[in-house]
Amino acid sequence: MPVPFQNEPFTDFGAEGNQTLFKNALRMVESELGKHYPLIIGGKEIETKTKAISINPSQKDQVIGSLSQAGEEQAEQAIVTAQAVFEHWRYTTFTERARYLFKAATLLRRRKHEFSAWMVYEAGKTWGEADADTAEAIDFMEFYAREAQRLAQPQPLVHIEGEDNELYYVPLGVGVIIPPWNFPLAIMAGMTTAAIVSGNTVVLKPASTTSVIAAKFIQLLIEAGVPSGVVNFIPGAGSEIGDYLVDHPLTRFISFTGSREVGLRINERAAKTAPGQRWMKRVIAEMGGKDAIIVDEGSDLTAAAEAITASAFGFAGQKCSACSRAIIHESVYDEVLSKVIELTRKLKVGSPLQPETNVGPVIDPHAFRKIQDYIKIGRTEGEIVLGGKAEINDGYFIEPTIIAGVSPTSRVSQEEIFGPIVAFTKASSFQEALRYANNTEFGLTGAVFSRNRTHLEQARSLFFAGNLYFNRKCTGALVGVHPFGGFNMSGTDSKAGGRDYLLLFTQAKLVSEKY
Ligand SMILES: NC(=O)c1ccc[n+]([C@@H]2O[C@H](COP(=O)([O-])OP(=O)(O)OC[C@H]3O[C@@H](n4cnc5c(N)ncnc54)[C@H](O)[C@@H]3O)[C@@H](O)[C@H]2O)c1
Ligand SMILES: N[C@@H](CCC=O)C(=O)O
Repeated sequence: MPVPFQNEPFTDFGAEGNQTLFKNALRMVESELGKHYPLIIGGKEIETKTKAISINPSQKDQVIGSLSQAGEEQAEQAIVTAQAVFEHWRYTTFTERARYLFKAATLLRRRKHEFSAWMVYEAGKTWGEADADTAEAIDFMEFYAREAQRLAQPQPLVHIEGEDNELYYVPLGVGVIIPPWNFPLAIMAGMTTAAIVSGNTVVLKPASTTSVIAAKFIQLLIEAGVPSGVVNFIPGAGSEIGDYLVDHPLTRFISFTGSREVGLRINERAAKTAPGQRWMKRVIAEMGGKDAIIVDEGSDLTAAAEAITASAFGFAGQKCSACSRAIIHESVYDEVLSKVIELTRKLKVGSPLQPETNVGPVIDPHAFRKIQDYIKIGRTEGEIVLGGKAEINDGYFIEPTIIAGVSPTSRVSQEEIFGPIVAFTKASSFQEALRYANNTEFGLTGAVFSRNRTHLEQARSLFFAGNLYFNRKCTGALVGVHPFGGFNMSGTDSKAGGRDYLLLFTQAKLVSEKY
């Protein structure tokens, strides 16, 4: 029996030894840059004519790797293969499948810095952000393996005389896994391994900008002994093969994490029944956020300012959980704003190869332009009191930007920007602050800084967010501790890293025998 689940500790990079180990990992990864990665379908490496390269967002002339790209032909092959392999994988036990995850988690722990180093290069993560991403990937596998063991146990049922009743969880079928680039290891690995430990087989289409990390993870699963065809790896553009995978009659479920726009498209298409399709497709869709931190009068303003700064600018604001709105009681607005400006000024923007960097690049030119456009909009909707400069030099760097005096209905308060920008809004009362916080179509994370018990209780029931935090930042959910997912246009609230998650990849079967 495994020991009870515990979160993987984060690396203390203040310790000399850890700095050296991480620098060695960065050097090792640098020596591996530029390699080529094939598709993997049914355990076979497959090359296609179309190749795409993945680049380093902080040094855009540096190629991380090239990948063969799947078209519809390979998407078809992957789904048919996954369906064939499902016919025996579905009858393996939860306990057996859990062992693959325990093994993979152990292998990943041994190569922790190497995987984090790949994220520094390919996703532009700082050392700390990359380390947390790898730790979360380990956590997901350790946690879901234990959850699988729990689901393997007899489920409690009411006993009636003369009958033997049992309820089992059985898998669904072929799943299409579509992860985002911003947690390129943790979310991708969590979505994939939750599906397979539940007895499904999958087709994994990684996010294009971070496909090399996904390819490395697939190699790790192979090393862990996951049988051929259980995970089929098909890098490719979502716009090219996404619809094909979603629409396919053999697709039983789609597990998606990404933007609202793509999530809604998938949900709509999955609702249509294709000829020959024998089930209603299940869609698990985790989408965007427009997350707010409320600061009440009388709260710890220094802690609030630290939390706003960390939540807004960690990983350059490229988190669905990022604080993009700071809603501050008018009596403490000026003080909180000046504290956040002061803290943000100290943030070092630059290459994440350097350990002292706090804010790295944004992911690609598309994101760069989009964020730049929002800075322009922000200039008309409020006052840019810090930052605002966006420059493409070696990479796609944008200064942490604070826009003050923003109306809660303005575009920068309503639309997900997904970059290092936070909008400050003044509220005349705590109730007004709560109304502003709830006034978007999203409902992912949120935080409240208050010492007022009545206000905290009000927020507990009225603040409409899947992950609500009091007197702490609104990013950094831990597996098992803070199951993660949001309301409304933030998605289906799947609660990744929670006890309900694996149920989404199973269906319950009741067998009743009369004696
Ligand atoms: N709620 C959460 O848990 C969570 C976690 C991380 C990121 N996100 C959200 O993800 C977004 C950022 O990630 P992104 O830029 O990768 O999102 P995205 O929607 O652009 O892409 C997500 C994935 O969908 C694929 N895709 C694109 N078009 C497709 C189509 N037509 N059919 C099928 N797949 C398609 C992409 O290739 C990628 O793999 C943000 O909105 C962020 O808030 C949410
Ligand atoms: N789970 C992460 C966010 C994932 C989305 O980007 C957090 O809690 O900060």
